[in-house]
Amino acid sequence: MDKQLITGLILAGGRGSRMGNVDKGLQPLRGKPMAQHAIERLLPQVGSVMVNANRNIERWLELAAPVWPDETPGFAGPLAGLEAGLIHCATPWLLAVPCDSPFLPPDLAGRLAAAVEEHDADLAFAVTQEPGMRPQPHPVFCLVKASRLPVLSQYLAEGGRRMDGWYKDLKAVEVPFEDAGAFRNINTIEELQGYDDTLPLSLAKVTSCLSGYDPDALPVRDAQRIIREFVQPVRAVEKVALRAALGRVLALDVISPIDVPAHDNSAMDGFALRGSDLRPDSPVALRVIGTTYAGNASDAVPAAGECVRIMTGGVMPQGCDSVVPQEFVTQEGDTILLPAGVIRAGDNRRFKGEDLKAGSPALTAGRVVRPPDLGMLASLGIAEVAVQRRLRVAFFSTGDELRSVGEPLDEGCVYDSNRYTIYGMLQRLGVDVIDMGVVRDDPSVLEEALRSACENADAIITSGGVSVGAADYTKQIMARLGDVTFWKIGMRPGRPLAFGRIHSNGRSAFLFGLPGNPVAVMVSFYFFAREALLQMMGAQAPLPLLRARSLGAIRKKPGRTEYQRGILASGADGQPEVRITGSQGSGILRSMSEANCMVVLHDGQGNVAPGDMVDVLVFEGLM
Ligand SMILES: Nc1nc2c(c(=O)[nH]1)N[C@H]1C(S)=C(S)[C@@H](COP(=O)(O)OP(=O)(O)OC[C@H]3O[C@@H](n4cnc5c(N)ncnc54)[C@H](O)[C@@H]3O)O[C@H]1N2
Ligand code: MOO
Ligand SMILES: [Mg+2]
Repeated sequence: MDKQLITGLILAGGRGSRMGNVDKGLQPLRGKPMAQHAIERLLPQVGSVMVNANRNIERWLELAAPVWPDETPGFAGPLAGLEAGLIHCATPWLLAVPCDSPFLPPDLAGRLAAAVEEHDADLAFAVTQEPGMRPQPHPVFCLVKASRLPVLSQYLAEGGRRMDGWYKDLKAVEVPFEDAGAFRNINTIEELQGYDDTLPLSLAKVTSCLSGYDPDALPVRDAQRIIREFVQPVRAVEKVALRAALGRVLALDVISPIDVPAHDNSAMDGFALRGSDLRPDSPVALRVIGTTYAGNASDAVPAAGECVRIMTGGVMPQGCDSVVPQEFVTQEGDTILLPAGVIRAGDNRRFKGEDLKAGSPALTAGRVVRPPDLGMLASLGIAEVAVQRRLRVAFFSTGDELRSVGEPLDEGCVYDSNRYTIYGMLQRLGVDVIDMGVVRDDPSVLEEALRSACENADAIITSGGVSVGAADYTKQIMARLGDVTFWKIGMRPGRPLAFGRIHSNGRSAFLFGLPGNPVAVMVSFYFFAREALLQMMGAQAPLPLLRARSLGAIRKKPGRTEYQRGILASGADGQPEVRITGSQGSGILRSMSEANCMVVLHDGQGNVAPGDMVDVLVFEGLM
């Protein structure tokens, strides 16, 4: 049969309920929508390919055209899709395949067509048989005579829905295929990810490399390591004007186009001279033959016994290698007198290219641009800089007890403070924030919020609901939407943490479900989310810890990391000294406000005695 007689049909009209009600065929697999794989396998086998879809028509049109929704209403299953295809089929034959079969056989059309011709049939479909198993029919992979549409419409109108139920009065043939794997279909996000070898690792893979991994007693450094290995940078670059680059992450190395400075020049206001004229133990008299200002090279070329008056930054005259500051000499008429020993040959000269040589990297990719970098880029004459696009981070608080600022505080409720601390911490990182407000403890509202966050942001930060409370639906919903794990970390505060990546409608986002307690949320942000967000931004900015002497005793249990809020100051001997702010409860936000640092007491560490040295994370510059 000539393939031009066959129209291919991708059946993509389902609800995707086992994938969380997403448009299944649009979910990414190996870097493209899953259905694209089926389309690419089908296209060489048929004259053209069309799609049956009931949602996201615009996105489907990017993959194939035309796109036809069901005619029979109410998501009536693949048969309704087949009907829509037959209604619009302009060729005598239609070959249907499901959108979630990325491995379909390359000779599917050929073999089904040969069978209908051989048996003069109305329809042919594939069957496979694995050793020791019963034959497995695949009626969704079927070649149908387009003129048999009325039979199908009749069956649907009578309420029939079985894929293999409508053709009992037609001539149908089964066509055996050897490779059962080619008919695999993908039903869940986990299956999808399992097939995706281009995907960054799954959490299970990452954690399997960790010896003694226990999600219920995870050391801080292991959690940090898992996050580091799992998170991927967002690769998108934009060019911005120099000033707008402040705080942004450089996407490319900046190579100096010029030598800085561009000429040998003077570091002093004084007189440029030839070092060979200097005498170690007697004064020297030199005749001044000209003047050089900065930015204004003189063409005076001093001979032996001569010099040139020069300003700071002035280009060194030819033959001169030293500058004597003007305050060291006495001048009479056009002659200066230089006492013995005030300078040595080579003094006070700046070399061409001593700051930067042309062709050498001035700044490297991944650097967060700071004020001196702006200046340096300007010194190279660079007006535009390639930076990573801003990271988009969506955040919301969960909990029915939360009221937003401006609302009355009902009995038993608290004001939502986490959204404000999270907002502040995100702003300081220079990301674009999407504040999604307070989300109620209601599964469908939570799911909707997570999906919307996922579709609009690179990362999501939530607070609350990650411990074990009865109304904490957050964990179930998060787990359903992707690859998310729930940890109890060996730390205080900030013990519970959800981490992973969720998916919705072909988009994905990294998720940090931070604990609800107001201090815990900040500690988990700084020690887990911050580095990951920077990594996503393509930046390197590890947290520097300082050593300080503890003024008082601190009680500490070995076996977990503790973060105590502290006040760092200079001791009587000028050395840094830290004392703990009062109460350290993880609900006491005041302890964070009062503090200017956090004392980090590591896993193995026990009680701290007065005078012991401890690690400290300084807030200044961080917050
Ligand atoms: N039986 C157990 N109970 C708790 C455990 C545990 O392991 N077993 N862990 C405790 C720890 S540690 C923390 S931290 C909290 C974390 O709880 P959730 O993440 O589930 O958070 P919630 O229950 O929603 O809230 C806890 C607490 O924080 C207040 N909160 C929440 N969100 C906000 C906000 N946006 N602004 C201000 N305050 C907020 C909330 O009202 C609660 O008081 O669980 C412990 N329990
Ligand atoms: O995370 Mo919780 O008590 O450690 O605040
Ligand atoms: Mg809770």
